[in-house]
Amino acid sequence: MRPSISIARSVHRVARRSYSSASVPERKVAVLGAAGGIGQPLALLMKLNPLVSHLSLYDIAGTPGVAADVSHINTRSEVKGYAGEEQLAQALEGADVVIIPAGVPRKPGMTRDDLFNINAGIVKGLTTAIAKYCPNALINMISNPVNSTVPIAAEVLKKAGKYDEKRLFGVTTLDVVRAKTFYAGKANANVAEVNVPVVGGHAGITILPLFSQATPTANLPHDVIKALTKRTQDGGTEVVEAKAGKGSATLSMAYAGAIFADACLKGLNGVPDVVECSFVQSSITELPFFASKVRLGKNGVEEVLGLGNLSDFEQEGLQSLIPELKSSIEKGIKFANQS
Ligand SMILES: NC(=O)c1ccc[n+]([C@@H]2O[C@H](COP(=O)([O-])OP(=O)(O)OC[C@H]3O[C@@H](n4cnc5c(N)ncnc54)[C@H](O)[C@@H]3O)[C@@H](O)[C@H]2O)c1
Ligand SMILES: O=C(O)C[C@H](O)C(=O)O
Repeated sequence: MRPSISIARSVHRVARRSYSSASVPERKVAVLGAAGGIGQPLALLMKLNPLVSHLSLYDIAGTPGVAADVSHINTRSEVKGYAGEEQLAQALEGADVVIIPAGVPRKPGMTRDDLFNINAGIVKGLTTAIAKYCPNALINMISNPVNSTVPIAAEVLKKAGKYDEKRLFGVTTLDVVRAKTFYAGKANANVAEVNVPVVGGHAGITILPLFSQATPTANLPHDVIKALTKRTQDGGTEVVEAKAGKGSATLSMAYAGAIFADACLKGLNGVPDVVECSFVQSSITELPFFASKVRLGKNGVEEVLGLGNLSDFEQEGLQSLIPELKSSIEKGIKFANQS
């Protein structure tokens, strides 16, 4: 995996270069749920990304203010805000990448699956609109439970005759961001140089960090690896509890979402060897969707990479996560087909 972009580096790039359409293609990025806890900082980070020429900010309410605010930043992209369903078509038309952080977040004591009843309907509605107005866009699904919302989106797109498995991504980058941070702390490594693949899904034990493949290598004892694994799996809950009823991760998620969208844009623009972990249609396990390293290209997923060698502990983790992930995927598929 390539090292993550830093915000500071992006800002400097913007300041240093001028972007003619000849050197950097026009790219429209739409953020759905742009007035929310994730949406606002994500809008800011996408405004700082020089690969974006048009930034479309959509929410059911509140987006004119967010768009006016972000639009004053002197970077490349033109910003437009859209509020309410009647403006969704305009928000989506011509989008190359659609990022979806629309939906309710957890409160302490809830699982991500407890969000299903509300968020499944939101994701279904938004994906139906994507199928109609920008069927070729790469979809970056952030809304939870990702293990179910991605299969819902796939079914909606299939029903509309617009499904392309290369263009649908569950964003699991925050798990990678956390695994890198926690590992660097224990391995006494420079966090900017750390890489850790995280596979499986995005909830509890379905999040499987592969510390045996972490670089730089550190030969950490098993009890440390076990604790790092648990902390990565519980990272979302750690934030939910610390926020004590005021939502879940927003700032770190916006950072992670910006990294993943940047990788998608680079892939679309033909940059070689762009690899990130993501929850995608997959045949590397018995499950139809699975998070693993994915090579991104001009059409989205270029290659779903295999799991590599797993330690016995990781192999056990893989076996344990399969039933829960399977049932979350099936729940999403069932919802999309019965409602
Ligand atoms: N994938 C991940 O790693 C990850 C990480 C953090 C949070 N999340 C999830 O992201 C989602 C959003 O979290 P948040 O903290 O930003 O929540 P939030 O409540 O602060 O913001 C959600 C926004 O979505 C908007 N919204 C609701 N219905 C909509 C619709 N039909 N169309 C457009 N916008 C709509 C709301 O108006 C609100 O502005 C939650 O489901 C949360 O669990 C995922
Ligand atoms: O934990 C949550 O509910 C939000 C998100 O999925 C996270 O991992 O932070």
